[in-house]
Amino acid sequence: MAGSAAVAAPGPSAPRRLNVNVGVLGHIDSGKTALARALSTTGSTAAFDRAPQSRARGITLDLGFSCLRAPLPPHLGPGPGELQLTLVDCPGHASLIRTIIGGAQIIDLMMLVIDVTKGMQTQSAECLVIGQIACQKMVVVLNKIDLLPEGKRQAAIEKMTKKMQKTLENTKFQGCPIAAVAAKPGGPEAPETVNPLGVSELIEVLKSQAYLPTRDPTGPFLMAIDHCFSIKGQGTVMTGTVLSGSVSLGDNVEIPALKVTKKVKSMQMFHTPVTYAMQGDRVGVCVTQFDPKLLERGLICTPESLQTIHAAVISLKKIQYFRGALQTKAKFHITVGHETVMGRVMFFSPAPADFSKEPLENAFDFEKEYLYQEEYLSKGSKSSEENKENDQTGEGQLPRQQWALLEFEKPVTCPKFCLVIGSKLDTDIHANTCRLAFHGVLLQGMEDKNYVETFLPKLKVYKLKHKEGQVERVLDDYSVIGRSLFKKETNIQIFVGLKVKLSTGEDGVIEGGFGQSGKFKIRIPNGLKPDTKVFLTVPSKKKSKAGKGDTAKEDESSKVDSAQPVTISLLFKRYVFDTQKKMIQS
Ligand SMILES: Nc1nc2c(ncn2[C@@H]2O[C@H](COP(=O)(O)OP(=O)(O)OP(=O)(O)O)[C@@H](O)[C@H]2O)c(=O)[nH]1
Ligand SMILES: [Mg+2]
Repeated sequence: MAGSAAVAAPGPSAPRRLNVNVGVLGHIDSGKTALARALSTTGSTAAFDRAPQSRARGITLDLGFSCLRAPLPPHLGPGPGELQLTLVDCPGHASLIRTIIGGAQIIDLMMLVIDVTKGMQTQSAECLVIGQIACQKMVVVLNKIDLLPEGKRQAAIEKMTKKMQKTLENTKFQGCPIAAVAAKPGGPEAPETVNPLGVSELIEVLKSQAYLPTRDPTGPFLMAIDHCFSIKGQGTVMTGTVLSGSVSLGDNVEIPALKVTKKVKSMQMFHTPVTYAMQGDRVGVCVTQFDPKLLERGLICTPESLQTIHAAVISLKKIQYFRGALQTKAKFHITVGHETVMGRVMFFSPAPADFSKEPLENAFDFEKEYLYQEEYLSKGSKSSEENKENDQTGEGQLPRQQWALLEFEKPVTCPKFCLVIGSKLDTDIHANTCRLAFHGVLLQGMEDKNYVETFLPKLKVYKLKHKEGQVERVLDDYSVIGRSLFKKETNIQIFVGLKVKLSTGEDGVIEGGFGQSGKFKIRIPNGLKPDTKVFLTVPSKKKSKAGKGDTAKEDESSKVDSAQPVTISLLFKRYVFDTQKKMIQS
């Protein structure tokens, strides 16, 4: 059966049938629901009356789900058959963006609905961003063309089409089809008898854009449920889209949100019993003894194939339209697969030696070391400017891959390698700004609640620490006294044995504290250079008193005495998750 790929073929004589999920996305009030309605009525009455099956209702006509059917277009395979376009009408309101992100992940083809009198609006832009992350193909629909004065209509449509083409120029949807319609001419008050404009033409565009979505029966079964209801004498039917793997009659499936497992009693596709369904199929799965009220939307899967995690390592990219900086320790709304929770982030980049390495997809190398970042490095970010200064090549290059550690406020249940989107949903929804901040792939989930102790120490992210102080005076040819490197209260003992470098070139080793004010003794194993000694040994009566008395005064006097102070620099790295806070030098 697996060979039947995208097409449900219950018997050798049955027609080929293909389902394609079409998302309807756009700004609030752009007319998405009106369009979905116009498409499904046009689709099932006027245009496709000839095919008797097209009259049959789809397995789901849930709130946001409706469908239209058409003869299978020739580019989707030989012979007669049927194409079902399942319309997934997403909400437009800004507060429902999580639902939109969830919806976008089951979509094969996205329609971006634009009010032709308004053009791109804030949520149209957000939908475009989500589409670029989650969808392969797009059609732009300019709606409400009836509101354009008839004489100038064509010119106005052309102008908006050009504008949209320009907007899409730098996106993966460059050159995508743009159709103009009026889904509900006259608006809400118009009688139901008024026919929509341009909808038949739009259906042709959708047919031409329909493609065979990725179909892979391997791996664990995962399905997004959009509707759940009971049928008397049968059981409970859950309908939805198979996101990965396959399912057969008699298989056990788990409802992870409820932690229950049920056996698949029967299945239907296109209103026809089937024994098997795979990735991309829309199917109704019937189980017994399950109260449909317990599940409205959600996931079902192969038992124990999902992980419930408290933290994760992801590989990520900043969303270019997000205006703010991405700062370590900041909180974001994080959508992991199909769930959204609050979480805190910590960004890190490759260690300098691995800076231009090929990015690793779907894997994270725990053997490698990584550099902690205060913020995600992007063009113009503060730390990337600093990088530029320290960068020997002087080019200020950005790394090819960056990662984040996410720590969730509540555990989330998700598949491996799922999509992750970070957003700032608390941003004022009236502010004209993109709330989506980053997107990425989950590489490693942490299922242990005590991951801070059990897991994080394996993550070798380090901070480079640089401390600077000054040489106060020479003790003898092989030792000097330093100051201003530590605070008075610092326990200098833990720094003993660390290597330092003087600005005059000598290498030294911290030997221990000296006096009470944070001063310390440095041994210079190869001895001070004669020049340095001359430089530092400025005859001064005050200086001989050093180590006693008022420090402030001392500082002043040494400034007066040595024209050019000799600085001491201490460089070490410290692993962020090392509980012992060891200081490491190369
Ligand atoms: N004049 C005119 N009005 C339209 C057209 N399509 C939709 N409308 C009106 O626009 C308003 C919004 O339409 P909906 O279909 O509810 O918009 P929506 O995008 O689904 O809205 P949300 O789901 O809330 O984001 C309604 O009052 C519709 O009657 C059209 O082609 N022309
Ligand atoms: Mg709507």
